[in-house]
Amino acid sequence: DYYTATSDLEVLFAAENILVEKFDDYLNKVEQKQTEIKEFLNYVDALQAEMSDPEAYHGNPLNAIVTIRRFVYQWKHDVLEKIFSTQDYDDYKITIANELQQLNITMPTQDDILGAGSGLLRLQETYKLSTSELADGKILDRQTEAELSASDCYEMGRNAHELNQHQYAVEWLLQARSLNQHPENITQVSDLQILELLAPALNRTGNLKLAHMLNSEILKQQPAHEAAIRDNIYYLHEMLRQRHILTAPQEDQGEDGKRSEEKPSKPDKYELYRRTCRGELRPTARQQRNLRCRYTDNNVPFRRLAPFKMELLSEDPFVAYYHNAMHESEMEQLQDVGFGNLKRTRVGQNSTAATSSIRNSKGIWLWYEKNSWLASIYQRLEDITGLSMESGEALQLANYGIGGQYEPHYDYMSSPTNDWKGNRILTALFYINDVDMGGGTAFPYLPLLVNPVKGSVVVWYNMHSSTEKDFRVLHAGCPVLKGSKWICNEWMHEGGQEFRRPCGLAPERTKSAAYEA
Ligand SMILES: O=C(O)CCC(=O)C(=O)O
Ligand SMILES: [Fe+2]
Repeated sequence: DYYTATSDLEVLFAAENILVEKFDDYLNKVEQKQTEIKEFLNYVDALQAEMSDPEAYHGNPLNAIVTIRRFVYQWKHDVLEKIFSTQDYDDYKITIANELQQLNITMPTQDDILGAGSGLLRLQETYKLSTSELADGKILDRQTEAELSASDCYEMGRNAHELNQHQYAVEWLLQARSLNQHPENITQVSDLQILELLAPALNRTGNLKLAHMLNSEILKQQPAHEAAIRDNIYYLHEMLRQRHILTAPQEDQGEDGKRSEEKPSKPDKYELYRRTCRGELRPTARQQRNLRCRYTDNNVPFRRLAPFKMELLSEDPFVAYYHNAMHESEMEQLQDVGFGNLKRTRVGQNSTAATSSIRNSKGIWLWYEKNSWLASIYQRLEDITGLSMESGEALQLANYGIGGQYEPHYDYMSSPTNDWKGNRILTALFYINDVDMGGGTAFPYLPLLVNPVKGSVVVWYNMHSSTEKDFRVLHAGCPVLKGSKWICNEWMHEGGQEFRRPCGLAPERTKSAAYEA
């Protein structure tokens, strides 16, 4: 698919170049044919104009053969067959298909539109983006070159409608309608098409009257419109019913009928996640008091000369950046490996892993054994974390596309495999590029938003030193708002860390118990 990673969209430009080249060719050929046909028609015109006495003309046996020949050869072969034959068209279709296949390019589908559309809706929801500003190319406070047409907005409205996001559907369809008012815009969507979706969407958002009004507009334009006739009956019926309810005497609710006052519900983890992504939730000043940057060698002799620049983000649980943790050449190589090789990432464990909207990105596993050039990264991870990489997983490279995100989750496995490696004790997440807007790593319970910094790695423990799960480190990848996000993550396991991260004596579970789902 084309919506989970930005890297794949770039091949579509190659596909488009092929199409432009081939159709240029095709149109030249068609033009050539048209000129030839025009010339022939002029010749016939002139011939007939010269012919003052047709009977005398055909009385001449020489002329008879000329006329008949004209039909058999020129009309039949040069005009009719030429213009009605689809041979050229078929040839082009075949060569285009072949060339795209050679480049391994498949055409985007309706599913891709829906995927990209739902990504955009997620961005709207997460970052509270206004529909009309988006249509104008404005993303938060940044004006971009992009601009959506009436038909793009219509498409967004249709997507939102299909995804049952009726409020957004209404907004996008109204936007399409207002863009349609400008006749200078080339639009491929009619007012009728917009109304056909707008009326039901309004009804679904509770605007029955407005839905009925717009439905009447459809009927004005097309009195025999079947769906509109049916809906009209429904709307009238529904309005009558509601009026009846309003005027009917209210039943005495008595003592028992007293509605218990609705308690404001505790914000759920998704709401906290969105607020953290927007930067509305931050650590308190008290939480930040002891946070500082420092250079550290982590007791690695070589690092005394080239210490890590550590930036502590949270003391307990431990979350920290290590800046300049990857070389430019390594990041370039990682992206080179990634281009074209990424597969939709899966969530879950081995056999039950599946693609899911929980994580819409594309990724690839890079095994250290098979990629000797990763040896220095392997070593650096040990130096930074002080842990053994012996039980670590392969390095995972991932790229998020439009609206790409990873919903709130824990990295540890609910039931770790029963071998010596144990559970995912620590996560190291490298940022391979700077993200234009959005795409931070959010910890909704801390609350902390870690912004991607190219070349930095953010490290956190998923488990207490008593090896109990730390429920405070729920985290997520915020949707990418603009640009693309490349990351690389390493999950290190418990196995082999006995002497490196000694187990705590007292259970630390109490610290995080309140956050258990
Ligand atoms: O993309 C991110 O910022 C988070 C990634 C993540 O949580 C993971 O890979 O486990
Ligand atoms: Fe994670």
